[in-house]
Amino acid sequence: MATGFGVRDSGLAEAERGDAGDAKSEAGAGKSGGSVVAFANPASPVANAAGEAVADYLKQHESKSLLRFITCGSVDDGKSTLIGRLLHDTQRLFEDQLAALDADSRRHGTRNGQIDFALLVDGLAAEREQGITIDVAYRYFGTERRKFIVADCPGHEQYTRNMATGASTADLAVVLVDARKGLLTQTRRHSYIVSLLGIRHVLLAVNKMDLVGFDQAVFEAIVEEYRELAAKLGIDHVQAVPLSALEGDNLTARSDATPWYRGPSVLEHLETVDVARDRAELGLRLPVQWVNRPHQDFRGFAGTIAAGSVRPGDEIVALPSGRRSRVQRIVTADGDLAQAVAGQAVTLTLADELDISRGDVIAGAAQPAQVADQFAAHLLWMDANPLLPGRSYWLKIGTRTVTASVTEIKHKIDVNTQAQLAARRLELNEVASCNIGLDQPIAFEAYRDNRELGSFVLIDRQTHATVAAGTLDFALRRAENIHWQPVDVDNAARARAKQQKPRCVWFTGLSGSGKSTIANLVDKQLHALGHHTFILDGDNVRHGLNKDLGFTDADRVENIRRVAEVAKLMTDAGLIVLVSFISPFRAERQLARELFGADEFVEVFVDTPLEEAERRDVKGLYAKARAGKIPNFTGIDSPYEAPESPELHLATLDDDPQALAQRVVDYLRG
Ligand SMILES: Nc1ncnc2c1ncn2[C@@H]1O[C@H](COP(=O)(O)OS(=O)(=O)O)[C@@H](OP(=O)(O)O)[C@H]1O
Ligand SMILES: Nc1ncnc2c1ncn2[C@@H]1O[C@H](COP(=O)(O)OP(=O)(O)O)[C@@H](O)[C@H]1O
Repeated sequence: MATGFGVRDSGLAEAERGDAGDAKSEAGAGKSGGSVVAFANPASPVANAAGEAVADYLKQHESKSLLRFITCGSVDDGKSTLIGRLLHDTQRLFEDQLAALDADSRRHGTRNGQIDFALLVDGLAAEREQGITIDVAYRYFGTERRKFIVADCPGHEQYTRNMATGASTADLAVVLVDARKGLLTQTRRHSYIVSLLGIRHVLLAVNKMDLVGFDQAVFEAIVEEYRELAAKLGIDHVQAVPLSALEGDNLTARSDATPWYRGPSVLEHLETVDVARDRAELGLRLPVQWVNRPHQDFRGFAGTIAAGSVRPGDEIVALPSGRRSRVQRIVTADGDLAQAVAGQAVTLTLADELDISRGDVIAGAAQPAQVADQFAAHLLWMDANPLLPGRSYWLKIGTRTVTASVTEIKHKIDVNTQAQLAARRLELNEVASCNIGLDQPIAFEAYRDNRELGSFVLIDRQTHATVAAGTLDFALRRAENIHWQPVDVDNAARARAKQQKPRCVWFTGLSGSGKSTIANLVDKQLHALGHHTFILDGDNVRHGLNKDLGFTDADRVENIRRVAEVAKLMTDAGLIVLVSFISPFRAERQLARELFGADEFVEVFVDTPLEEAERRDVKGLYAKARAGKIPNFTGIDSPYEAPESPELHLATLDDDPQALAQRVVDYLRG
């Protein structure tokens, strides 16, 4: 399970996270296509051969450490040339690709018949044109000392999301700067995202030094400015290298052109930099991927150790339940282990029968992870539809999926300047500091301490698209301090006293569709029959409880959230509540539904075509909206998402209000 910030839409990350020596899974990812490129276009027949070759290659190099890094910068900065040359100079290019490259270079006549390394990388552009989605291209190469996976992310502003995807598993970022231009807005943006994603090592490649005469002063001025930026962003380790990627100066070996420079070449630094995080110090963290129960006598909890280490006999605590036990065995396909450490996939058996399921975390009892359901977090929004606070999404963290909503956008962050800006919603590629609330507690770790247990994605519940990636900053303590107050007269007792089944009858439809008219008739009939009812009408509630809300999408989400909560209180009091709000979004109607018991919520779609509602125009609002005097009017310039499977579908063109109301009453009393 991939757990990095936003990595889940990349096929590679799924396979390659954490298991540095697992040649098979890396190669498998190379073959799987999607956004993964291992030397060759994955859609071509060459790709399979490439995948197998990568497998062979990685197998040979299994014992070496793996460095994952990301390159930030644009083609103009020389990024493509840098990567192309690294691949070439480390001689991990495939012969056929090299031959094709040679032919391409001749055909394009670039670089005086020499190989144009940028073509290696720019080949991806063609793949994009063929409709193959490549957000991030992963390439593999290796030297005698190390093997590498480089995530190459497009540099343009709209690609923030892709960069986050590539950076999620990287330990180091190569930030390219053109020596003639110095730090640009883009450099600041990339560095900010790098820091947001917890990358602590930057190789600042000051490229095109040949064009400034390998001038030491130019290099040093840029380095000084960058160090200031890095310090502000909390990037601890910066190694600056004066470079000419085109000519190869200081790329794989130190160059005579910069006698004043005593540091390593780019490749030397990549080969030797120590990026190990002190994961073992954290204590054991094993997010349970599945419970292995082949027969009565064996019950094992399988997953990849995210942090720390474990030995038989260790005391553990299952989270979020807090139940304790001891490790009995560490089972693997190759036999039992005396110890397992972060990155290893294992199955633990325990001394006691604990009720642990997928999504739980087994932690060392001495240093357990925290458990909470309210967080301060950073979010990177990755969807074309904006984030609306209050809307409920699925939040996937480690192996657990829960329901979550952003309770507050504290501020959004300008990724170019890091300025904090007020915001009520978040658009594609925007980053914000938020508060998030979950429907149940989870085990977690702050992202700066543990990327696996501190990063999550948000998933749209209707479309199932990944809409955001996030990092947990810290827990908000609210959950621990607010408890449910027990009451002696329970809901069932109240319902019995009123001799009715409490319900929430939810009328939804366009303005002027007939919600109020029908709800009113239903109310009258039920009342006459001795029922205890109450009407919550949009127009009315907006005069009081919701008078601070307008008609933007975000305000409508909050409007419905509040009225759903009020309706819930009323059914708890034993009433039949008739809610009559446009409630244009499926997501919020679903949220409302989930507050109630299975047959307590009755969705009534008051179905009137827009033309008819507009013809009726009871309040003259459609005419005003058409005249541009009411912005965000439902059906005109604000969407209405019709229910897909309401309990009742009332077509107002087919029947009169009285007959439709009767159908509702019959349903409720049936
Ligand atoms: N921009 C815009 N769009 C839609 N409706 C508007 C707007 N501005 C004012 N009104 C009036 O507000 C009533 C809808 O409020 P609701 O609270 O039901 O709307 S929503 O559920 O939050 O979408 C709605 O009442 P009904 O006609 O009873 O539906 C309108 O009278
Ligand atoms: N079959 C029908 N059902 C409901 N209302 C109807 C029907 N036919 C005509 N109408 C008229 O349509 C209008 C609906 O307005 P209203 O109930 O205020 O709608 P909403 O509350 O959805 O904005 C009323 O004037 C009502 O008399």
